[in-house]
Parts: sequence; structure tokens; C-alpha cells
Amino acid sequence: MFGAGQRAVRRPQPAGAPPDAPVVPPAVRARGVVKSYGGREAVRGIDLTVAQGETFAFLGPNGAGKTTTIRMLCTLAAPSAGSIEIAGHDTRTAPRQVRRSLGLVFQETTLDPELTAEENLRFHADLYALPAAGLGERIDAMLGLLGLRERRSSLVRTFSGGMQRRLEIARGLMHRPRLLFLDEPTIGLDPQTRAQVWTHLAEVRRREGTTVFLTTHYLDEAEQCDRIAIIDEGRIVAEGSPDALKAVIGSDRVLLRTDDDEAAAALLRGRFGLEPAVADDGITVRVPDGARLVPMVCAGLDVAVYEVVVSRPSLDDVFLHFTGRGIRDDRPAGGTSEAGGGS
Ligand SMILES: Nc1ncnc2c1ncn2[C@@H]1O[C@H](COP(=O)(O)OP(=O)(O)OP(=O)(O)O)[C@@H](O)[C@H]1O
Repeated sequence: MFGAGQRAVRRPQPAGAPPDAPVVPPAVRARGVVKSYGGREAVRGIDLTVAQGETFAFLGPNGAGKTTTIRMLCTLAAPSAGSIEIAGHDTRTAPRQVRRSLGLVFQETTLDPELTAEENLRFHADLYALPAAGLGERIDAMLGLLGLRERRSSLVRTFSGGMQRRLEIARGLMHRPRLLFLDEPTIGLDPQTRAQVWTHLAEVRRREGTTVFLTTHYLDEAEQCDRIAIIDEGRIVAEGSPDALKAVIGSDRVLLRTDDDEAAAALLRGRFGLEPAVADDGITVRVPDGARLVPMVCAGLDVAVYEVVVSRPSLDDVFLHFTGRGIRDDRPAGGTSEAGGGS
């Protein structure tokens, strides 16, 4: 099935494929994309492919280039160099087709606070010249999908932040885009409301089959996506599924708090051949299997051990590994950290 504005292209088929099977173009294909502002590169040569149906996250700190990239992908900004195809359409030569095949939810609200929820959706339908037939059902379905059916006649200015964000998503889906861009969809929301938005997004994927491309600096949100690209200072520094990225770290982190950290670190080096890092919050070692190490260390160290924490690799570790700093750390790239690259 191809949504509005998409086209199937016929390319050489892999061995065994039916000879005339159409090849579905990826939802997003970007090559060598650069964006410069006054000689400074905000985006420095990005290559990206997102398959149809995927939920893909752009994970990076403030100023990494996420919004700039998304603006280029959805034709709101022209790349300084490189090429972008959305569902097989080039953003430079076929911007109208690109816009019809995508939905947008930006950080800034585009809702009219003096209109009701339903009126906002009708306004969007007019902008996209959606046919009147079936419009009432579509509005009802989208309000239901995002949990807003009971508030259809309420003015948007009476909505909470979370409800407004959900209505934005409903609005972005009205014209059945195959690809939905969400720029920091939960920014400024409390944790409970963020979780609600994610529950609704999962429902959107399940029922509408929409490809979702979102930017976030929340690790727990990136964790819920099929694939992640970590962006830092305008470059993609790593890309893969959350599990694949964590596998790159490949080791558990064991934090020990002891009576004498320096003595314990010397023993860990001498007796266990480990490379401990000593910091204010204790000693950290990275080992393939933390759970096996703990009893040996507790029995083999001649100093009192007060606390042992074993952590599986997290996306925070992944971010640290590839960028040299934590995602909430505002130091410039290249700064050092206690875990020193983490692997
Ligand atoms: N219109 C512009 N003119 C000049 N510089 C810009 C412009 N837009 C973005 N930048 C710069 O480009 C860099 C990337 O910004 P961008 O907004 O894409 O980052 P981001 O990862 O989306 O972060 P945030 O979540 O804070 O918006 C920043 O240094 C920003 O100051």
C-alpha cells in the first residue's frame, strides 16, 4: 500500500524476489546533508536512511543540530549541500509531494487557542483540502486515538500542555501522512504526561502504521524507538537499535564504595587485573559480567565494602562512549569524564 503522494519505484530485485515486485523507497534518505548559517556549519554532512514503518529517534543535546535537520527533511529549510528524499521524492525538486506525505509536530504550538479541538482539526483539513466526505469520521477517529474525544468541543486555551501536544499529534495525522515528524514531542511536560503521550504514540504506530521520526534528548524515549542516531555537534556519531548500540559498550559497570577507595583500587589492579577509575562517588570498573565479579571482589578485597551497584550498559553510557560526555553535560565536546570513554 502506498499513501498519498508516495510512489513505488522498480529497481533491480534481489535473487528470489518476484520479478515485478515494487521496491518501497525508504521513508527518509539523506546523503551528505550540510546546513551552514553565516559560515558556521550547524549540520555537517549527515547520511541517514529510515525504513517505512520504523520509529526513529534523533538523540542529542541542545544545539546538536536536531531541529535544523528535521527542518531540512520536511522542506522548511534548504540544505547548503547534499540531497534528501522523503518516500522517494526529492525535497528540492518535489517539495509539494514531500509535504503531502508527512505530518509535522513542532516544539512551538500551531494550534489556535480560541478554537475548539474539533475546529482546529477542521482548519487543518481545509489547509490540506481534504474531501468533506468522511471528514467527521476522521476527526472523530483522531480525537479518539489521542484520547481527546470528550474534549472535542472545548476551547484549546483550556487544555493542559499534554492535551495540547496530543491534539497537535492528532492534527499532524489528519491527512494520513505516512511519515510523522515530531520535534521534541514531550519537551516541557511532566514525567506522567510524557508517558501518556508515548502510550498514544504507540497506538498511532499500531493503528495507522505511521513511520515516526522524532528528536529527543530524553534517553528513556530514545530507548522505546526501533533505531536511534546519536547526533552531536552536527554529526551523526552512532546509529543502530538501542540494543545494538549498548552492545558496543559490551560491559557492565560496577560501582564500589569502600572504606579506602585508593587501597581497594590498588587491590583491584593487582589481584584482579582490572582497570578501576576512582572518583568522588566511588570506584568504577567495567567488566563483561558484573554479577560474577561482585562475590569475588567482596571476598578478595581487604578493605570494607559498603556498597556495590552493578549497572547494565545504558544509552547514557553509549552517549558518553561516542561523544566523551554525558547527554545532560553542557561541557564542550572533547571534555574528559570519569568513565573516560566507557568501553
Ligand atoms: N536560523 C539560525 N541561524 C543561525 N544559527 C542557527 C539557526 N538555527 C540554528 N542555529 C544554530 O545551529 C545549531 C544547531 O541548532 P538546532 O536548533 O538544530 O539544535 P537542536 O539539536 O535542535 O537543539 P535544541 O533542542 O536546543 O533546538 C545551534 O548552534 C544553533 O544556534
